[in-house]
Amino acid sequence: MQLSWPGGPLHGIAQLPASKSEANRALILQALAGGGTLRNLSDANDTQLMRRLLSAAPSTAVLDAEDAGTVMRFLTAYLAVTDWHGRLIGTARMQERPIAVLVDALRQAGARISYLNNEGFPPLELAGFADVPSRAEPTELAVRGDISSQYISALLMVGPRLPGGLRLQLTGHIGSRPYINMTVALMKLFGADYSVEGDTFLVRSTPYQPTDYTVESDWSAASYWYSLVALAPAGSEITLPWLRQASLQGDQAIVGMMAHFGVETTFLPDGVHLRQQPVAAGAPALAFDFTDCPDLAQTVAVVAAARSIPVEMTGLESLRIKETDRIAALQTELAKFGGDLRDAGEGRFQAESTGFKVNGQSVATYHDHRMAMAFAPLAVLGTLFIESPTVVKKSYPQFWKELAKIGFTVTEAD
Ligand SMILES: O=C(O)C1=C[C@@H](OP(=O)(O)O)[C@@H](O)[C@H](O)C1
Ligand SMILES: C=C(OP(=O)(O)O)C(=O)O
Repeated sequence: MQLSWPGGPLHGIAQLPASKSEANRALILQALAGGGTLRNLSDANDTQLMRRLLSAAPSTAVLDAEDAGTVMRFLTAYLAVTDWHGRLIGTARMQERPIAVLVDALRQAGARISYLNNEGFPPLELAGFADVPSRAEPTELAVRGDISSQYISALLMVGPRLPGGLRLQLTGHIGSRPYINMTVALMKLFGADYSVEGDTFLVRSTPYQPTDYTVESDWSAASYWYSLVALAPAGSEITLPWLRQASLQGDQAIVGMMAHFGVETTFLPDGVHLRQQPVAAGAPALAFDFTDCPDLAQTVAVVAAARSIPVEMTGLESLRIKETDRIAALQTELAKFGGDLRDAGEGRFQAESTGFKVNGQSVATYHDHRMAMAFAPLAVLGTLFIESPTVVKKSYPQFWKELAKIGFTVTEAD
């Protein structure tokens, strides 16, 4: 796909998808509660896939979670506690994304799960739940928090279905914590009874209640519009309708990060307004930790390189096991423009550039929606090609259409 910008400042309105993280939790909670209405589910593949698989599960022996981490992890726990028998499969990349921490914990709770190919990775065979005598004491589990928070969210959501509830102790360094907070906030809305002490959650066996919920607009998707405003000519501004300040999503952290690149955020009653402001000269060196918001790392790395504002980036460990190895993908693609994500050792990376130029390069996307959307904003600086552009359907199927609406020339040819 070819992208180009006719020149001049950006002005316009961009529609965002609804959050896939919220939607996929709400869909699991709705299924466990046995009712309630969910509004503003997006047409993104991750959301629609979760919806389809949940309704197909009772009569289907093979479910394909494709490339959706939340679907694979949340469904593993859901299908285990609902005594489902069958195979849960995924794409080639999903077969490289680890799941042992979750499977070990579920086995300990009584689930019968085995690996069909490689130990510790999908695809999985589920064979119901062992007969655990009903008891008053909660199931006690301890899981490490440094690989993926999705295992923790998956376990917490099924907690009320475990005999006696669940006492879940998180161990080690905890990544993506705002996603865990989102999980328990939504569980509470659906009637769960839980308490937290330090890093230990006690989820009681109180059943969920059918609940109506309207999914918020997606802050991770908003980050690409922040990039555009950061990179576009002075005076650029974009409105993002329905995006909310009071959000369950940790990726709202983009507001603070992008302020350093001159993007000023104004919260309106029914959306957010972004405007580019000059960055003060001689500002201190930037350092951001992405432990809590890993999905923003690609957005920020590309903007930092393109603006030649070096940023030290930490908390990137989980990037290697997402839709692709995002560190390697960023390094390869940024190099095409004169940018880099330099490994500075001890978990520190430096996003930087020398003579960054956009002049007709073609960006490979590695089956990763965020590679496509993080690089697309570079088109305000020059003509750009994005390979396999349909990859955005995972979280933001309308992304290219929204870019065209705001004035980009978007030529469909791959
Ligand atoms: O729970 C969620 O909805 C998510 C958690 C994060 O994953 P990790 O917990 O694996 O970092 C994030 O990267 C992913 O896009 C969505
Ligand atoms: C990591 C992501 O998704 P998931 O883990 O749900 O596949 C993402 O959307 O950036």
